[in-house]
Order: sequence, then C-alpha cells, then structure tokens
Amino acid sequence: MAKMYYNQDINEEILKDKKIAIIGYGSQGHAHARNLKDSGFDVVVGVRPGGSFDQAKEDGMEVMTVKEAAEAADLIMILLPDERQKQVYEEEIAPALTEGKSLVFAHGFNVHFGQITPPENVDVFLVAPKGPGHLVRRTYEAGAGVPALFAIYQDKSGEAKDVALAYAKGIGSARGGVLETTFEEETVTDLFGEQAVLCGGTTALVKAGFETLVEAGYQPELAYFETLHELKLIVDLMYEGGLSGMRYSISDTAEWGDYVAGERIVTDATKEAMKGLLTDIQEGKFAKGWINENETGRPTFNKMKEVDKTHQIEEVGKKLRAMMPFVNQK
Ligand SMILES: NC(=O)C1=CN([C@@H]2O[C@H](COP(=O)(O)OP(=O)(O)OC[C@H]3O[C@@H](n4cnc5c(N)ncnc54)[C@H](OP(=O)(O)O)[C@@H]3O)[C@@H](O)[C@H]2O)C=CC1
Ligand SMILES: CC[C@](O)(C(C)=O)C(=O)O
Ligand SMILES: [Mg+2]
Ligand SMILES: [Mg+2]
Repeated sequence: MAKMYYNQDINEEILKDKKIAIIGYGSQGHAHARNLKDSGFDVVVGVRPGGSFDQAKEDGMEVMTVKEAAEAADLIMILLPDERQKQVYEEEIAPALTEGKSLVFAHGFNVHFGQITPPENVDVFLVAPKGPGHLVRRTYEAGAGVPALFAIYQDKSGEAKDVALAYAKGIGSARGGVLETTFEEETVTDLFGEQAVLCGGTTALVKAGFETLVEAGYQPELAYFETLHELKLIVDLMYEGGLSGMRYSISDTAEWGDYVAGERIVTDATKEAMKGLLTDIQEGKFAKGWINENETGRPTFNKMKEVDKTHQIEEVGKKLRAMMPFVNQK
C-alpha cells in the first residue's frame, strides 16, 4: 500500500513562522485561505480589485494585490484558473520569487506542460486536494477533510516535503490522508479522472439517461429525480462504504440490474475511448487544445456551456430544487 500521511505524522510548526500568499480567491483559493487561517497560519490573499477582493475582505482575510502578496510572502500558492496562471505568473509573481521562497500549485498543469518554468533558487511543489474547493472548506468546517496529493518538483531548501505536508495539514487534508506523487502523475490522473469519470463521464451518463426516459414519454420531473437527484444519494453510499456498501442499501433487484446492465452501458468500446482520452492527455494533445481554445477566445467552450445551460434537465432541475430548500445550491 502507498505511504499515507495523517495529522499525527505531520509537524506543522515548520510553516507557522512563514507568510503564505494565496493567489486567487475562487473555489480552491477561498478554501485554502480560510482553512489555513483557521488552522493558525499567517495568510494573505492576493487578488485583483473586484468581486474576489471584496469577498476576501468580507471574510476577514488580509488582502493585497497579487504583486504585493507575492512580495510579502515566503510561500506563494497559485490558485488562479489554470489558463490564467502563465500570464499572472510572468507579470506579477515571477519578479517577487526571490531565493528561498516556495512556489506552490494545486494542479501540475502549467509546470508539467511547460507553460511555467520556475527559477532554480526556489522550492516548487504541489498540494492538490482531491475534491472541489467549496467542499474543501465545507468538509474542514465539519471537522473532517478532503484527501490530497503532494509532489515535490524542486527542493532547493531541503525542507520542501515537510512544508508541503504542513500545508496539507493546514487545509485539513491530512484528516483524510495525504499521498505523495509526481507532477506528471497528478496532472495526468486528475485530467483523466475529471474527463472520463467525475465530470465528463458522469454528466454525459446523466443526460443520456434523462433523455432516454423523456423521449420515451416519461415525465421530465420523474426523469430528473431518477437520473440526477438520486445519483448523489447513491454516490454518498459509495463514498461511505464503497461499491459493496452502496449495494447493501439497494434492493436485490437493483443489485442484479447493476451487475447485468452496467456492462451493457460501459462497454469495451467505452474503455477504449477512455484509453484514447488518457493517451491524448499523456501526449499533451488535450493541453494543447485547451491552451489554443483560450487563446482564440473560447468559442467552443462558450457554445457548449450555453447548450447545456438550456438543456431540459437544467430547466426542470432549477424548478424542483427551488422546492427543496434543504438542497444547498451555494
Ligand atoms: N476547482 C477545484 O475544486 C479544483 C481546482 N484545482 C486547481 O486549483 C487551481 C485553481 O482553480 P479554481 O479554484 O477552480 O479557480 P477559480 O476559477 O475558482 O479561480 C478564480 C479566482 O482567480 C481569480 N483570477 C482569475 N483571473 C485572474 C487574474 N487575471 N488576475 C488575478 N486574479 C484572477 C479570480 O478573481 P476575480 O474574482 O477577480 O475574477 C478568482 O479569485 C487550478 O490550478 C485548478 O486546476 C485543483 C483541485 C480542485
Ligand atoms: C473533478 C474536477 C477537479 O479536478 C477537482 C474538483 O478535483 C477540478 O479540476 O476542478
Ligand atoms: Mg481534481
Ligand atoms: Mg482538475
């Protein structure tokens, strides 16, 4: 079994006398900044004037411009969207990266695909929570944690691993378990997971199930409950007890259907398609396409976003969720 690190294995004191700049206050940014602050670390948020700046202030954070925060900090965690990191890094962060500082990421995309080349006189590592930022915060507040990966790209100080683990503990991830990886492994597996299973695979499965029922004449509201709403409840059981734990709660009829129907949906061809995705990611084809999509103003991204926003499952879901105040839509 891989070596896992938990709270009791980590001494966070190594990071307690350092100033941490969290660059960006979005999904991951707000979670890292608030969790680290609540864990007793010295945190400053670096953002441009606007919504995030105001939100960070409202949350009681110390807030500066990106440049000021990078200059003030010993450890600089870049939590900007991947496609914005190169420009902000070059213009506002790189000039502040003096000897002995730490440059940190939550995803290896820009370093692994050559968009950012850090100088040799700093530590470079990543701490990547395996969950959405809003859940990193919510889980921390509940006294639990989202597991994370860490990887050392450059260890100038000789302390990079200890600092990375202290950071992971500070955001609550060592309550769930922290695992060492490489920039290559984190980048490839994260992109594969979100494309094949967690996001791409799941949303396509949900839409196909919903459309199949509605096109056959069944009520859209029922189709929404069956294919989207209940998915969370089933996945919660997998989260708690794995596949067997989930199967303990469902009927034997459902379990039999699970065994015999699953392989008619996820076929050998599906697995071949997954292998194709993995190859595109490994060979940099996906990264090249995503970088190009951004350089050309995101025409396809914007079109696809609009199409899915107006999908019937979204229209129906909005109305049904409005009647379920216990469903947290934040
Ligand atoms: N989303 C997630 O849960 C996960 C993300 N990651 C990784 O974490 C990193 C951050 O992702 P994520 O949290 O989704 O990012 P977000 O899209 O949520 O980041 C938005 C933040 O970036 C700021 N920002 C955007 N552009 C600029 C700019 N040009 N200058 C200054 N600030 C800017 C925004 O400020 P403003 O309000 O002013 O626009 C906002 O504060 C990425 O590397 C991602 O791959 C890793 C694990 C999970
Ligand atoms: C699953 C998507 C993710 O990789 C994540 C929340 O972990 C992301 O990039 O947002
Ligand atoms: Mg991920
Ligand atoms: Mg990701």
